[in-house]
Amino acid sequence: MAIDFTQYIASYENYPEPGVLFRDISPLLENGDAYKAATNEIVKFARERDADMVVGPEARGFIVGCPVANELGIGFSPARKQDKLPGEIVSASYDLEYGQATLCLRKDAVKKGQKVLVTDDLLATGGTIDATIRMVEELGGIVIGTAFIVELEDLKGRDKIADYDILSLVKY
Ligand SMILES: O=P(O)(O)OC[C@H]1O[C@H](OP(=O)(O)OP(=O)(O)O)[C@H](O)[C@@H]1O
Ligand SMILES: Nc1ncnc2[nH]cnc12
Repeated sequence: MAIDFTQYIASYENYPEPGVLFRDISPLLENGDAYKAATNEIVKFARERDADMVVGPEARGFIVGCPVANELGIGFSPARKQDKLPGEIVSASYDLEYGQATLCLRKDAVKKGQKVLVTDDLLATGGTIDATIRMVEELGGIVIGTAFIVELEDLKGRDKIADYDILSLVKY
């Protein structure tokens, strides 16, 4: 029977600042069956699109992307926040629901023509995923889809990445 992932998402009003309703995936991660089921859904989505690489933004994009890449037997490259990655990098800046940030990706992370799945825990305004996609494409990767556990529909992140296939397991 399909799992209702909603029961594993915790909600906190006014966190981390007034006016934000924070959706926390921690309870899902803490439940082995739910985490595995969520991973399986994303693995299926990636398999159908023949992904051969996964990229996810720091920090929660790692939690979603790593088990998927591992299950598929393909690589995962972390898109890290500023000043965390040594060597040659590409970078992209973006606005958040709360704040502004820059992500970086190793120049060698993605090869030209590689089919990349981009993962994160949550799609809000879409700034984070859009910045990650821009870096993958700058390196010549082909983004075959994006996958999230949670999507906050009011924030319209989906519109920002309308050219890409999107999987989200829970919508608010
Ligand atoms: O769609 P957006 O408006 O860009 O928001 C979604 C992003 O915000 C959160 O990350 P955050 O920057 O808080 O970093 P963290 O994962 O390190 O907590 C979340 O994990 C997503 O990456
Ligand atoms: N409302 C929210 N809950 C959890 N993570 C977020 N990242 C951006 N907005 C968020």
